[in-house]
Amino acid sequence: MAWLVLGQGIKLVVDQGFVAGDESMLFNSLLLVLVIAFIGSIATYCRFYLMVWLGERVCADIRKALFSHLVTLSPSFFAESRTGEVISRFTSDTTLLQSVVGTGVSMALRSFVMFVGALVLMAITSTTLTLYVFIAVPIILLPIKLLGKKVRYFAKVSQDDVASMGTLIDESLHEIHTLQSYNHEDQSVESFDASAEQIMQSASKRIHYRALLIAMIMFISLSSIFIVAWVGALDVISGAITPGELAAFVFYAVLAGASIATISEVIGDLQKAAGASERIVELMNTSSDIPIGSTFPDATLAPFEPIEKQPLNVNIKGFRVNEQALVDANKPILTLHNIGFSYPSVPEKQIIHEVSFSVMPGQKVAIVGHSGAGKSTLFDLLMRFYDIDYGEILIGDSAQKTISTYDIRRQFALVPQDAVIFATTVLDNIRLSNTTATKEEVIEAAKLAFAHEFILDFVDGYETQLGERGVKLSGGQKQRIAIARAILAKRPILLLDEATSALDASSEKYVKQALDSLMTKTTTLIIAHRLSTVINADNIIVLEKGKVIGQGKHAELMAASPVYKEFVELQLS
Ligand SMILES: Nc1ncnc2c1ncn2[C@@H]1O[C@H](COP(=O)(O)OP(=O)(O)OP(=O)(O)O)[C@@H](O)[C@H]1O
Repeated sequence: MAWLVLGQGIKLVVDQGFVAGDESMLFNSLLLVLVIAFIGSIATYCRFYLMVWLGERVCADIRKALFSHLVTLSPSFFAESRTGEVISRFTSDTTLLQSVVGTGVSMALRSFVMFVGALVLMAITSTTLTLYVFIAVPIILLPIKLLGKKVRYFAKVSQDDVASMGTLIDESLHEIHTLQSYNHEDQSVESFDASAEQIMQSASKRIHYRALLIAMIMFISLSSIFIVAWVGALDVISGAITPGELAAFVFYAVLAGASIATISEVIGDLQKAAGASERIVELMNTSSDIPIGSTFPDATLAPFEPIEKQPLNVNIKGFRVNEQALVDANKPILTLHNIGFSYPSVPEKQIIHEVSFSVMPGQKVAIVGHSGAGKSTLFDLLMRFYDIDYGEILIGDSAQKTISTYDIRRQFALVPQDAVIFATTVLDNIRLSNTTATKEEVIEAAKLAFAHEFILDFVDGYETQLGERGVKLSGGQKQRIAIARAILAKRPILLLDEATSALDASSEKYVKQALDSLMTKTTTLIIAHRLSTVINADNIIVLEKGKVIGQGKHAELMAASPVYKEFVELQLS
């Protein structure tokens, strides 16, 4: 509004100072114009600050919403989408929205007020001249309509290309070890260059259409202003309007023209942002194929206690179902009844066929079978990362499908084959499974996992930063951290995927001791690769192509199952 008032100042300067030759009036007008400019600048500061702040806020809120949605999605979503692409939604797409809200909308708002104000003041100054301007407006809007669509389309294409590049960077840098060991750097650089050029190509198309849009609008609006100024100059000569009025009118016409140009540019930006938000919304609307489940929809089922009330020392005989009842030591803690499963991405390939077995509280059950037999898949099914196609899984007496995923998962402590370490301190890595644990409890768990000694050897002890993916640890150390994590979780059922990677004899000894100390406390299901693990198991399940082809103790299976016998002989040899 201050800039609009400036037009009136100009009128005063021209008519009463300049044309009338009044010096003191000229000076007063200058003062007035300076004050208006000062007010306008302060207003600009406020507008800029508030709008850019708002842009950042919107961006932060979208990122927060997106992340909290993503962590609820099931593994099948991540199996099908590429992480780099998802990361690009966070970075480039939200940044685009941020700049549109922060800068674009702010400029559009200013331009809109200016445009309307300028039109009103133009009409007051000269109605006829304003009518001429009105004829020009639809001509300006035409290219916006025609070219805007193209801009939007190519904006989406180039954002997609940026996302693919994100995937490429993510994969290459995470797996840099493998790439370098096979001297694959040049090929990686080649694919990256191709990806960067692809972005450049789609961007140039977008830029071309946008540049064309801006140029056309500029040409049409400037030509209109010149024509109107010419008509106005004729009016001044004929005495219909004063020179000051013409000056103010041209000033307003330029303001209005510039505002329209800005608005059209922002519309281009908005179209680009629409592409980005479409992709964000798409991601937000992906729902997990595993319902998180409200806790205990069926009131007749004995509810598990809320986690705060869960006693830290879980009874090895089973887990608490509610305050009154511990699971009966004579009843299975886990029952798989005739289950079948195929991955949602490959529904035609059945991975698990009619598997049935049960696990008693405190038992140590080993699962053996060839690579690809479906052992890890069974673990995923127990924790309900996927839903089974048929059959039933019972946890205690409750059907797995009737329990919330939160409650299912807090019955299990998983030690995966490849221990996962996060880029944080040793303390936080262990505490991941039980965030309320004290440092003393963490140390106790680390001692039980035979990790305490090597942790103390680090300069910063438990506060040592482990680096991305635990690059600062050896294989055996990583495993012991993962075991300490599982001990600290104090969960009733331990799922253990025995590492196949060879550790040196002393590491192996430590890891084995750590595992033994963990297994005595809980019910354990272990995917076994070593004879020493299976020999003492209470029950051994032999899995072959997703089917249970034998179960029993070591001696029974040696006599009854050729596959098991082969496993044992391989171990012995
Ligand atoms: N996300 C997935 N989507 C589709 N198929 C999968 C997926 N994960 C595993 N599979 C397939 O399921 C089968 C069983 O895999 P699983 O990982 O359970 O085997 P495993 O017995 O644990 O093998 P290993 O001992 O080598 O780890 C394999 O044929 C594998 O190709």
